[in-house]
Amino acid sequence: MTPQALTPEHFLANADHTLLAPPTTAAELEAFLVDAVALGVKRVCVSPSLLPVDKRGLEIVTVVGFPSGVHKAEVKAFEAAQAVRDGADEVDMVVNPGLVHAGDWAGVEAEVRAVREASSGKVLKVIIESASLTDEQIVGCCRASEAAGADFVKTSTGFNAAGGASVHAVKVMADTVGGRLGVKASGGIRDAETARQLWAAGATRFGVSATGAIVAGWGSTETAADGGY
Ligand SMILES: O=C[C@H](O)COP(=O)(O)O
Repeated sequence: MTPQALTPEHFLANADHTLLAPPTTAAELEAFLVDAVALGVKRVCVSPSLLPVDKRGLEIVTVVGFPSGVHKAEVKAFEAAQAVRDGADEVDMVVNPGLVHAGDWAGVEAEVRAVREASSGKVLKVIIESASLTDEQIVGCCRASEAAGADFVKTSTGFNAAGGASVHAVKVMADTVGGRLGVKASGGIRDAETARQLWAAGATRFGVSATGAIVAGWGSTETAADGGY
């Protein structure tokens, strides 16, 4: 099914406006939240140690096992439970790359299930770092995430040297689980044309830190390279 054309309003409605820089101060968080309300986004994604926050009508997304994913499943589950206690509405967990590269799909499913159980009733997204994976590994991650009860698969942390979201990876993810799970494109999205291409490829959510600049430049036709890195 061809997606509805992406307008600035759709983009803002489907964006997780993101601030995950490790040195973020309380003052920077406050300025970010003020900006988020002014921009008109519905959701913000911030580091778990910054929670709880004054929500001011926003939904709160946070991250677990971030950014490397090498944490034990029990640690990720604890982080997720704490995030929920701290008011998170959505949890974005990083999958263990060692399990993925070993093709241990039962292991991937088990850790996603552990976080799923710890974040019951909240939206769970699984970050797979698609830029560092083969298509077969992307498919394996998507299937394991679906089997474990995740709501979304998400391309990237935005902190991996391999890069961020690409049209190709989003297509593979959407072809595998689209229509049943959401697909969040994140990492390196810097302009409206890139967002449009990712949306056309099957993205249903964006993770972006450059939200304001993207909306301000919506009329421009310039494209940052596939993946934006
Ligand atoms: O999850 C979202 C990403 O960290 C955002 O990455 P970005 O800063 O490249 O937009």
